[in-house]
Amino acid sequence: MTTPTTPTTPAATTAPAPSTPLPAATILGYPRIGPDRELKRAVESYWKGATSADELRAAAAGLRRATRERLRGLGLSGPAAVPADFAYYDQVLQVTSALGAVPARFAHLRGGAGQGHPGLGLEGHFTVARGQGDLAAQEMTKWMDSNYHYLVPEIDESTVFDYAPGFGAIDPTDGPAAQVLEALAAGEPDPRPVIVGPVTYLLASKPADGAAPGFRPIDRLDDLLGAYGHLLADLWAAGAQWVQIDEPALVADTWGVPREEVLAAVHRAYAWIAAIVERPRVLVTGAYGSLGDALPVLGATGIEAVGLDLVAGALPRDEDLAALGGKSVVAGVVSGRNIWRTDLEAALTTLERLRDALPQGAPLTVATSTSLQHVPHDVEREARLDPAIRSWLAFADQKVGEVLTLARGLAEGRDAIADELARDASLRAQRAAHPGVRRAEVRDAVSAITPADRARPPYAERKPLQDARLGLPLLPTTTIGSFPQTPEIRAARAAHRGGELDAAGYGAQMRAEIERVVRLQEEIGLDVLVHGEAERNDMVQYFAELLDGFATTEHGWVQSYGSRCTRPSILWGDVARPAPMTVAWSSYAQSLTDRPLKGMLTGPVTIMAWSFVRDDLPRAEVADQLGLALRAEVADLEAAGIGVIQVDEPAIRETLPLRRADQPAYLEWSVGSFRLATGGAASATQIHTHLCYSEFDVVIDAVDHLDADVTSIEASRSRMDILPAVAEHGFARQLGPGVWDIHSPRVPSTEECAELVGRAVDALGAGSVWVNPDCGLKTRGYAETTTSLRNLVDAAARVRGGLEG
Ligand code: MET
Ligand SMILES: [Zn+2]
Repeated sequence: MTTPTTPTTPAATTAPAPSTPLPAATILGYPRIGPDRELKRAVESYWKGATSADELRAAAAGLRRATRERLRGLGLSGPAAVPADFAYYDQVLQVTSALGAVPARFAHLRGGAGQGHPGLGLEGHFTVARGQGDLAAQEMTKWMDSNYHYLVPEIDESTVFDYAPGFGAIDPTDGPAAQVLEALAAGEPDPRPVIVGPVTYLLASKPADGAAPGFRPIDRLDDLLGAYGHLLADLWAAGAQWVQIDEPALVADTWGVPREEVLAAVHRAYAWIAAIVERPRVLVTGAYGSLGDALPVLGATGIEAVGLDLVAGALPRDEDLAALGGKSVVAGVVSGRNIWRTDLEAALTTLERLRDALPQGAPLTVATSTSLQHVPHDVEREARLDPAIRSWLAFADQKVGEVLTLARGLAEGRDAIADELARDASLRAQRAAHPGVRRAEVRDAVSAITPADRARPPYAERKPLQDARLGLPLLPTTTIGSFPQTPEIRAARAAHRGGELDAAGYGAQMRAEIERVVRLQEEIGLDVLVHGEAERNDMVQYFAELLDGFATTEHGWVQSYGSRCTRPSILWGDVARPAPMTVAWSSYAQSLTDRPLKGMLTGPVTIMAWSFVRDDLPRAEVADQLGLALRAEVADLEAAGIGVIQVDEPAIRETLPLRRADQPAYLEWSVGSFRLATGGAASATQIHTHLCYSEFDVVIDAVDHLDADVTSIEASRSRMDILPAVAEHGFARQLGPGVWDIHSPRVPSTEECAELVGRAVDALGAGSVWVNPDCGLKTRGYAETTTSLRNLVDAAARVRGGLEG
């Protein structure tokens, strides 16, 4: 382990010269992707080689200009009101790239931006994000409990943290300091750069492959601070009066570093940063929850402002607020996570309570709880949305308006915003009274749920019945559900949606596709077949479109990772299933084959995690409504003769609360809703579930409690590392650890698959193991799919032969 060295930037004890205060209203960040996904198009066209780096830079500069103008136009004014938070790909990669902090396999990319510059340059930046040949991309993982994925830094004892002042780091034109210069040159009086903070950066990192056992990224804090010091000095030199340093990691206690050490790191980092002479004033934000005991630690340092998430987090204790002294407080009362109008009355009350608890005259800024990167741009564009529903919503631009309204109300009193308060109250009342929001039959059905509805007979009773019915071999083979989505399928769906292809024509085309997929699986020799999910645009939206209580948008895109965007559905009302959703496709597929055909559903927790969920009903209750709708679908599938049904829950882990204390209650209702969906299935019906990650040890108990007969998980990249832990836990039912990494176009050989199957058999016993890919195949092509599945089936046969012979 390295001994931390003392940070190298000259530090002094004087705070920066007095400068401008924070404005009365701001936002912590704005969507970067563009109202029409302009950034996605520009970046992807550059990747394809269709446009040059200069064209990409020009497109990015255009987006930044449009954002600044939009935010000013909406009324954000005063110094430091407009954030400069652009990133081509990801805000964490932004830091990695600026500091050249790449793992050894990418070391050659350092200096790619020009002579003497440690940063990566544009090309290197994307290489780290996307990989190149045998050089694997940095791993992605969910940012806090959101649906946004960041690129996980890989840190070891020798990771370089370097920052050359005078450059914008990624590239002379795009780094944080360059964004400041650009904004100033464009007439923006006081741009506020936004960067991920050093403590969060390290907590969100993982040890690089070559790190010594026991090495922890947080142990490199002092070295990292040195580089941040240079970065802050550069921002100052560029003319930034304020910098926003995001430290969301402080709201979670699940990082595997003891909390005392996290707090010590916070103190060390911000006492040190505060002591830098030439730096902008520092706003440290703690979004996605409460800062809790980190707040007094920040309060005791010389930083100038703290940002509180008062939507996901609670108001801090009075004594912690009093102890902030004269620091500015940025109060996040408008949610950056959901798309509902803010309850202005409630938010104003929170703001007033906060003001009362702060020292007299302490500056208070009204803000969003997080960056608005999690919400779409502008609800006004949703012309096809039911106007009633639209009136309840606020996307990013509307949220800017809410922040401004609240700031005015706080400064001038309630009367000054009486009209807005009245309008909000009236919309709120209309929403509550809307017939779809509260449906008596749905509420009654949820109240009538009994514990017995969530329980199937014991597995020991179910297993022989399923074995007898299905007659599967040892090590049965299957897939996770989707087959490649070909251009023809997408074109048919688009034509159907656009009205050029009628329902009959569309149905015929989908059935032809299903038949092709079934025949292919038979020919390859898989044991449990699927229909291939050709008709599904998306595993959540498909159900959202067929269930009551959901709305979908036309332009509601949000960045998921890099250039990838999703368009979450809006779950606004009580959920009901007007008609079967999957039965026709599944039973058609089953009619084509004698082999068992697996019906495919998406589970309640995943539907919620990948939608914008109503804020007027506890999530547990929403989950049960979904559970009941899916339960009816399960019953209809069974009635249609489907004997194997998979209910996917890949998101059960990503919405796990950030604080340990909140996790048991979440797991209770999330698992409960899955069991409600599946609890009515006959003993002879085999219930599968699927989770997309291998490190499911944190939720292994919960997964066990799902009580599925078969669980498939991702395991190929980790080479089945998880299995000993699974075996030790005593996971009692069948498991399908993936043997093919479907995230890459690489075809696994029979030997490779067989070795992984062998490991699984060693760990779990042959009777418990299924052989399947890591996840669905919709993003793969047919060539690699066919070969890989053949190899997978051969591997199962080989291991089976070895066991039987
Ligand atoms: C993200 S998990 C995907 C599961 C789905 N059944 C599929 O195969 O695509
Ligand atoms: Zn998956």
